[in-house]
Amino acid sequence: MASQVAKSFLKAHSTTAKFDTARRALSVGAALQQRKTLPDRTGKNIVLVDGVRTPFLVSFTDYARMMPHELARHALLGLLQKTGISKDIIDYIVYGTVIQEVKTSNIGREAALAAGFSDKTPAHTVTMACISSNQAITTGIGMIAAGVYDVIVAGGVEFMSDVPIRHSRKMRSLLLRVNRAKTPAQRLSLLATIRPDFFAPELPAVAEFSSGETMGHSADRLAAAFGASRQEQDDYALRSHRLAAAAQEKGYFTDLIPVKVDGKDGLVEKDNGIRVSTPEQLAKLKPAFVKPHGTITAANASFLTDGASACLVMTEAKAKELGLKPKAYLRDFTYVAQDPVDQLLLGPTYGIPKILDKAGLKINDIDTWEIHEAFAGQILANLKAMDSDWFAQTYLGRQTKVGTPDLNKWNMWGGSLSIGHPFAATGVRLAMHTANRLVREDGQIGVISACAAGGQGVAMLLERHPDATPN
Ligand SMILES: CC(=O)SCCNC(=O)CCNC(=O)[C@H](O)C(C)(C)COP(=O)(O)OP(=O)(O)OC[C@H]1O[C@@H](n2cnc3c(N)ncnc32)[C@H](O)[C@@H]1OP(=O)(O)O
Repeated sequence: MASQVAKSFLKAHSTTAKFDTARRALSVGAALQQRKTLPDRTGKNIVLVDGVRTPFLVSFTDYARMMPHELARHALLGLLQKTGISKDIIDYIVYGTVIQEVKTSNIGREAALAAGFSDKTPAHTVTMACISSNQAITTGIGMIAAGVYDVIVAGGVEFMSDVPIRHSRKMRSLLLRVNRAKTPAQRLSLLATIRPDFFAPELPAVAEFSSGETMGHSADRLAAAFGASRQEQDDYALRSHRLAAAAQEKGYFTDLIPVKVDGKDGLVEKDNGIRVSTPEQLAKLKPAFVKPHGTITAANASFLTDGASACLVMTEAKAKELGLKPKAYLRDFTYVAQDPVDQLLLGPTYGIPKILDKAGLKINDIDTWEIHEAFAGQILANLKAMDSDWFAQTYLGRQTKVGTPDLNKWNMWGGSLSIGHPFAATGVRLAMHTANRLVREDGQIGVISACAAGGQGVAMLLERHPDATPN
């Protein structure tokens, strides 16, 4: 089907419109836009008070010897320190993780206990691949909307420096049977059946279970299907790194909290994956997944990352009562799901029109876009799909295309390609960059969207709060 998509798409777009042309045209429209405010759907005016994240580090660097719940603990403590609230005010903690450390399967609870929260504060862990902390936030919204709780902490952690590696199925089966054996003789005879191939470990892959395909391989097929060239992907990746480097330099990443790592001097204070290369250096890199002709490389893919995040969500009334100045209203959200084989990473194309239509908004009404960059090719495929009448009619049930967002408002502080992508922590990073950008860029409405393994995706609408500050 991928090749059918590719053929049909390329037929419908024999001359692919250059993004710059669309960008220029749309920014004129954007300048004319009227400010809109969004209705409260819950009756609670749920607000994002503030949020934090540990610096996102390339795996196997400074966090490598930690455990994931320790990193999550730093995020929880950093949130308390930043917001100045007492632990006792928090009713419930929802925390995301994707690749679970088996010893801390409910990592939200372990991180909360390690951070010194009361043992009376319940916590649970959610998993929805790369949108796990979006899911943590929206689970919290649901609890508040249902009137069960007033104050929620949501976040996520991912730790790719240490992932569970399993024995082979044969070895696991044997060891479990040895464990159940009743006599030493039974144990010995079972152990005598071990063969060399039992020792081959099962390494986890960043891959779809249903198709067996890695995310990178699937993204490469998607980029090819939408005609996203290697040059376009490298240009987009370079843009991401340049914008992130500029934002880092200007001190815009005020969601960062410093982390003290045992055995290391000083504090970890900055993301360490931002790397502005030259186009020539990027062009030299070999394909990382589809070899030898693929277009995805180490530089135009998000890299394996360690990091944790946490944010504070509550009713506006509670924030006022506590004297807090929220950053944004969490106005709405939607989840989408599609074919995990050929449309694995197209979540934004499905989620963005759905949430805009629901709110009666047009693409030009949006002041900030924070869209998860799994791969440059995936971003370009989504932009091309949104700019295609053919795709809209064939797959989205719409008469006309979604349109091209103004790229001058798109991931202006970089994205997952440059800042990093600790899977379950990214959603809160997107939310905080949205909230903080809305203030710095004097905007009103921000859209977050992300794709996720399983062919799923999320879109969220945030609105700047009148009390918001960017720090
Ligand atoms: C919904 C979702 O989010 S799906 C996405 C889920 N995430 C993923 O699937 C993760 C995808 N990424 C990966 O698996 C890995 O990062 C890979 C396979 C792409 C690359 O891994 P590695 O090969 O270990 O990367 P590594 O850091 O060694 O880089 C390889 C080379 O590229 C170079 N490189 C990497 N980034 C850059 C850059 N920005 N500029 C220039 N060169 C670069 C490195 O220096 C290295 O060069 P060398 O071989 O001469 O030393």
